[in-house]
Amino acid sequence: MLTPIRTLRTLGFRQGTLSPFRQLSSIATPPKKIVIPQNCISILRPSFRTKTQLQWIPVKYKSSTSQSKIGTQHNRSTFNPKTPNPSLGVGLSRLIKLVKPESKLLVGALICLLITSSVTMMLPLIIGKIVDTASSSKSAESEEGSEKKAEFNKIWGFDPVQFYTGVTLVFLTGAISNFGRIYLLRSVGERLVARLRSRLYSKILSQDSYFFDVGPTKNGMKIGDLLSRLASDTQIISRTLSGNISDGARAAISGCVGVSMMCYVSWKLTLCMSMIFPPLIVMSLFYGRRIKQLSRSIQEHIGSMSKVAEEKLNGIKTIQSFGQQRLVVSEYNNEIRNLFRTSMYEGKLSGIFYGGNSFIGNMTIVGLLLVGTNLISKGQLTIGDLSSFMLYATFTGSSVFGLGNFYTELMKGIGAAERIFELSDSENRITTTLGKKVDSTHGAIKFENVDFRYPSRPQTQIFQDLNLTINKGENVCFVGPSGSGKSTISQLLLRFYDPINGKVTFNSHDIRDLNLNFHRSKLGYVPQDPQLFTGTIRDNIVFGKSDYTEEELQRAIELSNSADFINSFPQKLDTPLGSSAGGAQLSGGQRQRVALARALIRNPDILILDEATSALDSYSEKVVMSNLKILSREKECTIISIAHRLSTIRNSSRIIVFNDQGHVVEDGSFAVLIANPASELNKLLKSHDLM
Ligand SMILES: Nc1ncnc2c1ncn2[C@@H]1O[C@H](COP(=O)(O)OP(=O)(O)OP(=O)(O)O)[C@@H](O)[C@H]1O
Repeated sequence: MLTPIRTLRTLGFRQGTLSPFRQLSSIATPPKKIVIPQNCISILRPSFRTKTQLQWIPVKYKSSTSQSKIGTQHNRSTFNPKTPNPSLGVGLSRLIKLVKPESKLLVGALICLLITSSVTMMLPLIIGKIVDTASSSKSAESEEGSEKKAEFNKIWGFDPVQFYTGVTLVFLTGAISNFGRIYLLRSVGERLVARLRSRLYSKILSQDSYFFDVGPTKNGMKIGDLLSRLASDTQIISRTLSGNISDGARAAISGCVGVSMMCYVSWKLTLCMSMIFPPLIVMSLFYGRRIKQLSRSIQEHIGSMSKVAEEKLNGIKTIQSFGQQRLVVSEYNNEIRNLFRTSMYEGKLSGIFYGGNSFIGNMTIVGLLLVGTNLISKGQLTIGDLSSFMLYATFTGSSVFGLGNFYTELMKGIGAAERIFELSDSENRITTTLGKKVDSTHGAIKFENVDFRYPSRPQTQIFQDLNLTINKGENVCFVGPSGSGKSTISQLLLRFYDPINGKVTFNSHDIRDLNLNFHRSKLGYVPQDPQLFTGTIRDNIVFGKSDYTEEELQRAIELSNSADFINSFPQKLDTPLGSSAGGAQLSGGQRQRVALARALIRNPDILILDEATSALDSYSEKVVMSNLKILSREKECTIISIAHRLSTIRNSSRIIVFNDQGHVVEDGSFAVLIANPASELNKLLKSHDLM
């Protein structure tokens, strides 16, 4: 659903169903801006200074003053790339804010965790008491009578039956709390990931063309990368904020209780054990920092891999027709290799960290046993105390390792969150929901002194000082050589881009002041290569018009001359279609007619047809064109076509001819221009062999 994103926007697809990206945008901290020198166009690219560290650096181009102006204009206001290593505190606080709506569930889970941990931490003490009671009652058996023996059998002042019943009840409470902890944490994680994905998707759909063309990465944001952020980064964040926070809290609780209990049992042994903490903390800090960078790098590689896969799978038939499967697989393999190398590096680092940890842990246990047995021989410690201490030491040791693990997982989460924040922080240059909802835009359309260059190619001038008026109800056709800027006219009319200078007005309203969703809902746009979505023919035609009537549907089908081919299918309007990328299961001409019906059902004030009938046979095209003429007369619908074929051009009442510099070189009625052998229209048709 990301590929045909423009189709969605053109059809005024309301994002109302998707809640606005309130939370993520609300937590956006003021982005750090990059100072762009006058002669430098701020196309930003990631650079690998170290193997894993990403850096945004401005790329300098030799450019004229005006170019540098364009560069800064396009990029500065649209993207404010974050530095990849914002301070840990900022990253952490933003990450934690994500889980705020789930704070009640999280608190519930932490209470359950507290109970579970307390129960677990009682175990060593209970074991110690049982061991000491067993050994003291054995010695009492040989020395004292049966009354004394019963007294010795008491554990913590309780009869064995009372004691073991109490222990069972405590363990049962622990088990129930454990269930609560797991269930509540899962709930936190799933809610978080669902909310993040929905908001992120909504944010992506609201992005403008600048986002997809130029940033936040060098080549613009690619769909595969976005998909990986949606699927994988959100999952990592969810895991960090649910399971990992719980593990961290458990480790902290166990660690604190463990150390206190160890001090209570034997402060001398505790002192011995505390010597391992400083090296462990230093190792964890170093490892955590590296893991954060590596995690981000791994996510970047997964993004690139998804990007390559998505792009190539979209063009699978082209690849197969050129027999280039091996080349494409090797390109994908390169991405796999990059990911593999980084993951293996992470594996090596993890191996060293955990191997080192377990070595230190095992040596500590042996050391503690040596010191402990020494203390027993001096009568300063009982066997039960040593058993308890060793169990507490094991718990505490694993808690310290657990804290290290918590830290590294947290770093991974921050790494993934940075990629999500990169999206949430990108400011839209063109917003679709702000601005006036003006009903009276159906009037003359004017391009006033319009200068335009695409943001991804700011060196290439498309229009310079373009002035043009299209009157209400006119049927205008733009013609010109390929690349002269005809389709760019439609991009500006739909406000996918803003002119660099000058303005586009609809009935004297500057397009920049209009609510774009509302404005676009009054336009019908059929692009050169229309996108269809998975669903039935009916779903595709009524897309964006949920309140359609059967009469409107039939009229749209009739106007687009689609009735014959739709009725020839056994399931008629309910015939299932694939997405355009995966194979629409329709011919090119049928696809264009479905797209035309989709535009017409909205009863538009202005219809923009960008070579919308290029795949139709001449008979179908004639029928469609004469239907559109009727529509234009009846409703004063303004029709703006972009065409190469004479059959399409001759159906328009006014022809505007562009040269390859994007200048209007001729403007007049078809009859007058075609009658003049020296006209630019005739020259163009002759030179392109279109007559
Ligand atoms: N998104 C874009 N980013 C950068 N350059 C673009 C973009 N879209 C189009 N261009 C460039 O802008 C110029 C005008 O393109 P446009 O699509 O308006 O031409 P056109 O007259 O409609 O061509 P055709 O008749 O072949 O469809 C071309 O040089 C093209 O390469």
